[in-house]
Amino acid sequence: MTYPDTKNKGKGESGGQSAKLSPKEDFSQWYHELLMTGEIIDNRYPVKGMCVWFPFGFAIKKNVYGIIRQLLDPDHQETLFPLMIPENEFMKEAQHIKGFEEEVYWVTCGGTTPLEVKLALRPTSETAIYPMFKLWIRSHADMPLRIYQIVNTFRYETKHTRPLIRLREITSFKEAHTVHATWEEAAEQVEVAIKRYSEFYRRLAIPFLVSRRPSWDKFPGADYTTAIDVIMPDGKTLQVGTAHHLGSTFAKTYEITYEAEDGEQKLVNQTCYGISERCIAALISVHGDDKGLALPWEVAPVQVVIVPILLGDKEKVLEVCRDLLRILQQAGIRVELDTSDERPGAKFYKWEMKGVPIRLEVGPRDIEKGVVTVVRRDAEKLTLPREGLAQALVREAERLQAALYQRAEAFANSRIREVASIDEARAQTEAGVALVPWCEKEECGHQLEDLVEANMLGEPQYKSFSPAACAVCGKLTDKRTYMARQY
Ligand SMILES: Nc1ncnc2c1ncn2[C@@H]1O[C@H](COS(=O)(=O)NC(=O)[C@@H](N)CS)[C@@H](O)[C@H]1O
Ligand SMILES: [Zn+2]
Repeated sequence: MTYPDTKNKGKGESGGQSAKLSPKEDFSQWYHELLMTGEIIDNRYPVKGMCVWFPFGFAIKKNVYGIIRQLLDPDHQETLFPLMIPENEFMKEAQHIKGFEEEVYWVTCGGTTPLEVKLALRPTSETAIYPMFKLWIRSHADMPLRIYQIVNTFRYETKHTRPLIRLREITSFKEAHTVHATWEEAAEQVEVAIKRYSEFYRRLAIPFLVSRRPSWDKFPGADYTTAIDVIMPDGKTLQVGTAHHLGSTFAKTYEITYEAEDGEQKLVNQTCYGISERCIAALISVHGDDKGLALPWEVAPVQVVIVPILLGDKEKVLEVCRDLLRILQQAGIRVELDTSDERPGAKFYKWEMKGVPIRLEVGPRDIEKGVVTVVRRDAEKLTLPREGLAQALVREAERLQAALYQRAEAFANSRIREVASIDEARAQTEAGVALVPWCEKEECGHQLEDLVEANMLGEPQYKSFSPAACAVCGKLTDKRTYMARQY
C-alpha cells in the first residue's frame, strides 16, 4: 500500500531529503510531519480530533500495548464494557462529582426514532462500570477486584486538538478499575499502578517524573491523583499516565457495598488508572531526531533491515542476504530484506526515518571477509562476523536500548532545574521544568501558577528535599512542586 503524500513528503524537489527538521528546533512541525512521513497517523480524517492509524503506526501501537498487557495480566483481568452509558447513570456522576458533563458526547436517536433515554459516549468508564460493580461485589471474597479494558473513549475537547496528544476520540484508552475493602489497600494499589507504569516507560527507554497533582488538579471524584509526566523536546510536559485513589466517593454514588465480618454493609474503596496513546506520542517525541523515528527494539515493527550492496556478483550478494534473512527470522527477529530498486543511500534514509533499530549492509567485500556491516540507529557502526550474528544483534539491541535511555535522560535532566524564586521559575518554565519550594498552602499554589504562568505538576514522589523558603510566602518548607507548561 502506498500513501502518495507520505512518499513524496520529506523530500525536496530534487527528490533529495527535505531540509532536515529537528525536534529540538521546531518540535511541532517535526512531530506533525513525522506522523505522516513515518506512516504513523493520518490526520486528514474529516472530524476534528479524530485520526486514522496507518498500518505501520498501528503495528508500533500493538507492540507497545502488548507490554501494558504483559504488566497488568498477572493480577488484572481484561474485560470490555459497553460504549454507551444511560443518562440516569451518567448524571449521577455529574451531580455528585461534576467531572465530565462538559466533555461528554450524547447519542439521542436510533435511526429516525428519538431515544427514550439519551446515551453518553464514555469519556471514561466509571459511570458504565460502577453500576455493574454494585451487582458484582457482595462480600470480602469478591475483592480485591482488578479489571482493565483498552477501548476508545470520547471527550469533547475544546482546547487545540493534536494527533495522539489531545484527541476527541481517544482510540487506545487503557483504563484499569479496582475495588478494595479498605482505603489503605486502595492506596497500595495506586502505588502498584505507578510501579507498573514506571516499568512500562522504562521498557520504552523514556525517562519520566512522578508527581502528586495539587488538590485542584486531581481527577474529578478522586481523593488524590498521582501522575506521570514526560518532558517533550520543546521542554513542555505531557501527562502520559495517571492513577487515582477514589476513596468511597463513587461507592457512595453507586451504592457499592460489601458485607463486613460484623454483618453490616460497608462502602468499598476504589482506584482507577489510565494510559492513552499519548505513550506513543512520547515514544516518537523523546527518541526521534532529525533523521526521524528511533524505536526501541522491543516495540519496533521492523527490528533489522538488510540492505544488499549490489556490486560485483549481484546474485551472490542476494543469495547471502536471503540466507541471513532466514537465519534471523528463525531466531525470532522481525527482519526485512529491502530488494527495492532504490539506491542504498535512499534505503538508509528511509529505514532510519522509520526508526529501525539495526541496519545490516552486505556487499561483496563483506562476503569475502565473512562479515556484515552493522549500523545501529544511534549511529554506532560496526562489523560483525556472519557466524553467531543473531545473538550478536540481540546484544547490540541491548546496547541501543541503553544508549536511547541515556540520550533521553541527559536531555530530560538538562531541562529540570531547582529554583528559589518566581522569576527563576518563570525563566525555567519557558522551556523546561522548575522545581520550586512551595509551602503547600493552596493560595500560595494558585499565586505560583498565576505569577509563573505555568502549571503545577505537583509534589515529586519518592524524593525528599532540604528546607527552603516558599517562593511565594517565604515560609521555610521541605516541600517542593514541579512546574511546567503542559500539553
Ligand atoms: N483528550 C485526550 N487525548 C489523549 N489522551 C488523553 C486525553 N485526555 C486524557 N488523556 C490521557 O488519558 C489519561 C487518563 O485520563 S484521566 O482523565 O487522567 N483519568 C481517567 O480518565 C481515569 N478514569 C483513569 S482511567 C491521562 O493521564 C492522559 O494521559
Ligand atoms: Zn507559601
